[in-house]
Amino acid sequence: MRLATLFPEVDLEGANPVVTGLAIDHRKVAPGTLFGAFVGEKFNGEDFIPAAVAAGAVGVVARPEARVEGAAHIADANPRRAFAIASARFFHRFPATSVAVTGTNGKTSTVEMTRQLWRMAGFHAASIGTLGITTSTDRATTGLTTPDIVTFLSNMSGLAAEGVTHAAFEASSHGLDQHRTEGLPVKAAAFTNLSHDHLDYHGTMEAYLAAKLRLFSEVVADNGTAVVWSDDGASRAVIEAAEARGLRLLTVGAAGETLRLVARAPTQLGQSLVIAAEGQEYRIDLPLIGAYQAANALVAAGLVIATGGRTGQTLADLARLQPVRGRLERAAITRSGAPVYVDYAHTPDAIAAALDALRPHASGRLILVFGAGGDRDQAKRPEMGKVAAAKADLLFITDDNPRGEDPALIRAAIAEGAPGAEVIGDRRTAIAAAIAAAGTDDIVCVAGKGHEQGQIVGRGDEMRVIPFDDVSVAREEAA
Ligand SMILES: CC(=O)N[C@H]1[C@@H](OP(=O)(O)OP(=O)(O)OC[C@H]2O[C@@H](n3ccc(=O)[nH]c3=O)[C@H](O)[C@@H]2O)O[C@H](CO)[C@@H](O)[C@@H]1O[C@H](C)C(=O)N[C@@H](C)C(=O)N[C@H](CCC(=O)O)C(=O)O
Ligand SMILES: Nc1ncnc2c1ncn2[C@@H]1O[C@H](COP(=O)(O)OP(=O)(O)OP(=O)(O)O)[C@@H](O)[C@H]1O
Ligand SMILES: N[C@H](CCC[C@H](N)C(=O)O)C(=O)O
Ligand SMILES: [Mg+2]
Repeated sequence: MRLATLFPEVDLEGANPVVTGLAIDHRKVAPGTLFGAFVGEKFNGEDFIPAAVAAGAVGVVARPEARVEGAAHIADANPRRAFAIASARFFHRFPATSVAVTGTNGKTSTVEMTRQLWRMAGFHAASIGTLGITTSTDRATTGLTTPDIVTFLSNMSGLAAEGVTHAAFEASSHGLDQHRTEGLPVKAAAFTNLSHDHLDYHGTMEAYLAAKLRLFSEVVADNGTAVVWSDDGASRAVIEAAEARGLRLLTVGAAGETLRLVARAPTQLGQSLVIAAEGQEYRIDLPLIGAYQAANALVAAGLVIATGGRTGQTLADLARLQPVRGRLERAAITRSGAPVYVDYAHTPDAIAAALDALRPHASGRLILVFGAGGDRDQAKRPEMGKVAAAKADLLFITDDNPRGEDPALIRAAIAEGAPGAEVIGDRRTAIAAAIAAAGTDDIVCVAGKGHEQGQIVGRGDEMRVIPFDDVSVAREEAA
């Protein structure tokens, strides 16, 4: 493809080389590559422009003040956005129906449920997010929730080539802030909730919300739809952004108008829901426990309806949802008969949601094993301790991806909010202790890692991933 095809509105001053590939990392540049040079958190990509050109870059998308010699300089004050648009032109073929989900918690669950519901409706569907790229036959991991723009769009284009017509993806706040998931037409965008996380990156809750609102004010297509969980403190701001943009609006939740959650009652293995929609009441047996899973299921149903699904059929299909990997996954039963659940709660709000989900199922105590990630938001740690202490009966604080930080300091920060907790650094030992403590009527919840397959220790060149899977460890220790 010619450079001018990627930038039809830019005067390239006669230069119109063939572009054979795209890269945002100079180490991935080959002859014919278009290089995106961005100012990042750790590096200034502009410093690598000479190396990229030496490796064969034919064009560089960078700020006007960057110096580019030996290749065309596509100057833009917002080079990440310009590069995203050009990348979408390069890959150009995408699933006809793509939707995005943002929110502090529930993105992975919602995209996965959306994929399942589309599949039940007979479509060739996929999801992209923390669990990787999932289709009905395959799963591949990408490392980040929202991969970089080149990986993201090339994967989307690859899915389209395989015949995928419907794709749901997670738009993390980092990804939105860095324009990592855009360019392709997004028919509908969903919001799940906003609570404390990632303040290390965004600084304030306002800036964090602003990053999420970009999905509605800029990323979703002009005639697109917003699907908004109605019962969150930030729902109003999202609805206002959607209205300001002139999007079609579907609201779901107890205060929702499109799918109104009228009643919810736990059953032994799930919950029964009453939903009011289009003037009718629907009763659904959702085979998943917890208010939070009902919320995600309704947002997913909203996305399916937003993209043409029939309301009655979509709601009926909720009864056939399969559990999402690592989200309140029942991993084992201890010798004394207590169930052990693995959940991905790694924010204060998620810990509350997971414990609230399990409480009605425990006639005895709720026992929680949890930690907090290193090189991530530090302010959330005591808050996680506090909510855990308020909602669980017995706490074990342990390690969860210490990365480049001293794990003892992370544990101590959590313990500030939970002075009564037992602190056991080694995660296996902590899980074993929780299991040993559990009586017949108790429930053990191992939170924070969900589907993850390793403990991330160290940073930079020292970084190692030590294999660790909460589900298998829980099974081994319960046996
Ligand atoms: C804070 C953050 O989001 N960082 C991500 C981001 O970094 P950045 O743009 O600030 O990049 P940088 O490392 O400063 O480098 C600047 C530029 O120079 C380039 N570069 C850099 C070094 C080099 O030798 N050559 C080179 O060309 C880089 O490719 C980049 O374009 O872009 C990089 C390239 O795509 C990512 O690897 C990196 O993810 C880091 C590893 C990370 O840990 N990100 C986490 C926080 C993250 O994004 N998490 C969210 C999940 C949130 C959630 O769901 O709750 C996610 O979407 O996964
Ligand atoms: N709607 C929700 N409301 C509150 N908590 C939730 C909700 N959905 C999920 N959670 C909690 O958050 C955890 C993570 O859920 P999920 O993986 O779906 O979220 P995510 O937004 O994709 O997270 P990440 O930002 O890490 O990608 C769950 O295990 C649960 O504890
Ligand atoms: N997407 C989240 C995942 C956190 C998972 C938890 N196990 C941790 O390492 O903190 C993040 O990158 O902040
Ligand atoms: Mg996720």
